Amino acid sequence: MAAYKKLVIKIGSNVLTRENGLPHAERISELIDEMAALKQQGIEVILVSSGAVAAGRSMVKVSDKYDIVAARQLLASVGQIQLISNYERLFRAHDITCSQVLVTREDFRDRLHYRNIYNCFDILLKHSIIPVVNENDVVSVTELMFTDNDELAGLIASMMKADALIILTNVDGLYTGHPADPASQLIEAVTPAMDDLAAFISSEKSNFGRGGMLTKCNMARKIAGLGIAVHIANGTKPGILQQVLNNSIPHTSFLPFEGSVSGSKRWMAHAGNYAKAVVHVNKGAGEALRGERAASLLPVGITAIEGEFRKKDLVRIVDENHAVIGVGIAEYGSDKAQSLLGMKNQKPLVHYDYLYLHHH
Ligand SMILES: Nc1ncnc2c1ncn2[C@@H]1O[C@H](COP(=O)(O)OP(=O)(O)O)[C@@H](O)[C@H]1O
Ligand SMILES: N[C@@H](CCC(=O)OP(=O)(O)O)C(=O)O
Repeated sequence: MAAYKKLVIKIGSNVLTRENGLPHAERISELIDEMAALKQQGIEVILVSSGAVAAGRSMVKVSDKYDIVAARQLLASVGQIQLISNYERLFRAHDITCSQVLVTREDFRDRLHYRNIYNCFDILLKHSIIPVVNENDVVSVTELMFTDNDELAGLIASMMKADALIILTNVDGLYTGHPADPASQLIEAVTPAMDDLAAFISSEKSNFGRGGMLTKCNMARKIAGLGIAVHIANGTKPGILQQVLNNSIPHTSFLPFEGSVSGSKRWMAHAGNYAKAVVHVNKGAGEALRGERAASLLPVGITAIEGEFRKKDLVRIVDENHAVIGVGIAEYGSDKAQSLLGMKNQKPLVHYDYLYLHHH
C-alpha cells in the first residue's frame, strides 16, 4: 500500500463536526497536518470534504417553517466559505496551496463536461495544489443531487485514476451488524465474492451524514471494480491516514478486482443517469453480456428500443425482466438500430469495449 502515488480522501460531515453540530477545529487541523505529511512524501492528494451544511448550521439558525431545500441552500452557502477558509488557512501554514472545486452531477453528464472537469483537476495537480471538492449544494437540488459525497469521491477517484480512495467516517469501517452492537465484527477485507453486504447494514445514518453505510459500500464495490482500492476508516482517530497506508489499523478495505479499465468505462460507470434510451434484450443476449467472456450487444438479441439516440450516445441495456444489465455507447443511431432489430449477422450496437456491466 505504501506505493500509492495518488489519493482521493473523502471526509464525512461527522468527522468534521462535533456532536453539537459545531465544527471540530482540532480534528480538522490534525487531518490537515496528516494530509500535508502525505503531500511531503510526494503523494498527490485530492480532498473531497463534506461539512458545508454542518458549518452553516453553526452560524445561522433557520426556522422549521422554511422549505428544507431552501434551508440547505442557505446553510451550504454560508457554511462552504467557512469550511474552505479554514482549509486555506490550515494548508497555508504548511506552505500548501489548496483550491476550491464545487460541482454538481450535471458537470459530468457527457464526455465533454467530464473532460472539462478532468482538465481542471489535472492542471491543479500539476501545480501541486490540493483541490478541495464538495458538491455545489447551493445550486444542486433534489434530482440534480449526487446521492452523497461518497458517490462524488468515487467518481473523482475513477476519473483521475487514483490509486486509492480513502473514506473517513465516524466508525472503524463496515461491521457485520450495527456498530454499536458488541456482537458486530469489523469486516477487514471485502472481496467480489461477498455478495450480500446489504444484509449487514442498518439504514441508520450518522447524525449529519446523507447517504449512509449502504451507499458507501455500493460505491466502494463499483470503484474496486474499476481497479481502485477503497479504504473505509475512522477519521475521528488521530494519525488515521498514515495508519491506513501502513495497514497498521483495523479498517475495511475493498480490494481492487480488475486491472486497468479504459477511460470510456470509467466514465460510463458513473454516467448511467444520462443514458438517452433503453435497449431491451432477450434472455440469451442477457446471459451472453453477463457471462464470463466479453460479449458485444448484437441486434439479434434486441427485442425493443425505447427512446432515440445517435451514434456515440449512452444507452441503458435491460434484460427481459427489466433489470439493468449495464450501459454502453451506441455504435450507430436508434433509426438504424430499429431497422436491424432481431436480425442476425449485423454489426454490434454496443461493442464490448464500450460496455459497462453493473455488478450485482
Ligand atoms: N453495518 C454497519 N457498519 C458500519 N456502519 C454502519 C452499519 N450500519 C449502519 N451504519 C452507520 O453508518 C454510519 C456512517 O455512514 P454516514 O452516516 O453516511 O457517514 P458519513 O457522514 O461519514 O458519510 C455510521 O455512523 C453507522 O451508524
Ligand atoms: N455537500 C454536503 C455533504 C453531503 C454528504 O454527502 O455528507 P456526508 O454523508 O457526511 O459525506 C455538505 O457539505 O454539507
